Amino acid sequence: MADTSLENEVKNEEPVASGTEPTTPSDAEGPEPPSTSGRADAEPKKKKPTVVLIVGMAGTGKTTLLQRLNSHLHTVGKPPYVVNLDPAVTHVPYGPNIDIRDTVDYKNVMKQYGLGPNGGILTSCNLFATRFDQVIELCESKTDLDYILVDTAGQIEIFTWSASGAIITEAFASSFPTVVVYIVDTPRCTSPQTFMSNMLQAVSILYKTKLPLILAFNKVDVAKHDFAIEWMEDFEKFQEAIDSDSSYAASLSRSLCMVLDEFYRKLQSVGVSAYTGEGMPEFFEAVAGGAREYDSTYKVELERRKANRAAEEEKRKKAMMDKLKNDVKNSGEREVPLRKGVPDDFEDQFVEEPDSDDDDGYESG
Ligand SMILES: Nc1nc2c(ncn2[C@@H]2O[C@H](COP(=O)(O)OP(=O)(O)OP(=O)(O)O)[C@@H](O)[C@H]2O)c(=O)[nH]1
Repeated sequence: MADTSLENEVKNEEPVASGTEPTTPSDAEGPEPPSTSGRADAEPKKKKPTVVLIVGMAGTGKTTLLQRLNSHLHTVGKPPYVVNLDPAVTHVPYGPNIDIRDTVDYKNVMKQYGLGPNGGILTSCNLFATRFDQVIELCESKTDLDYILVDTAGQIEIFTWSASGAIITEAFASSFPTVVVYIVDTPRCTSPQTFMSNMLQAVSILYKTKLPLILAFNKVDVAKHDFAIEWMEDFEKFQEAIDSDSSYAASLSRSLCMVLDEFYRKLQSVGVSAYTGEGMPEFFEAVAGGAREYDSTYKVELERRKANRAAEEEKRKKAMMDKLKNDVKNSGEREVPLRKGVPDDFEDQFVEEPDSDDDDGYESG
């Protein structure tokens, strides 16, 4: 059996990188507002870190970018909590605090269940998801944390379209402000059709998770992402780029670019380089924007669902009681008034009237 007990939590002790300290959006936002409870001894409300879920197609640079984000956050004095959810990764260049590989050995899982590599990764993620309540507890026990960075499996569909991916995403999103970052390999995206495939993948993730989504165009040290921004802002420019292609796929992409106009408006996009560190302040600005969007959308819906559940529970209890009362009535029995063991006036019989000159109300001796 795969050992799914969650015991290994490591301290993410990346050395602080040298260099100038860039400001982050949370710095710009200023200090936390003072407590409004009015009680001097009231416990300050615990700050909730933002979960940054990194997803993207194989080889887009998820792991390298996470390493860069980790190093940047150490530099600005906000060391994050890091979770690796890729069971098949051979080398993790950052020190994850929680690593799926400490809990499940994906090669053993493959052998044990007679699976291929993808089946092994999927089953490992499923086994790990059964322990995810403990991961959330660990994350919640951390104080003074601004970010939880989460790296996911190389095969994007294993995370975004599996039961375990949904469980893990929802577990994070019901406990913390959560933002999905979809990594795009910019140099591989300069062809309009590859760009469109990426956008379709991203749109499906946005509508499945219902969480704020940031498009991070990685590897801008090799190719700038200006062309992508232009295509997203002006669908005619995209159509011009694909004009010379008369294939069926190109004509599909032409039609889709108009439909996706609405989707693009819901997104924030940033250009980053995991190699050079370009775009880090903009990336965290987008994350802060995503966290605000989470508060005004996902969280509101979450609270509405909780309130609905409470109202439904009340309704269920009332229906049960009504049914019971009805049964009592139908069987000819009468409802009985509640009687206490001791009558209300029982004590009063033994209370003496205080003496008129004994004004403290106590008897002496
Ligand atoms: N030039 C350049 N190369 C990068 C950048 N980020 C990542 N790479 C390279 O892209 C390749 C893939 O990077 P990874 O970080 O392993 O990508 P990944 O998405 O985690 O890969 P899987 O988990 O296997 O899907 C590696 O060769 C990296 O060195 C970048 O910003 N610029």
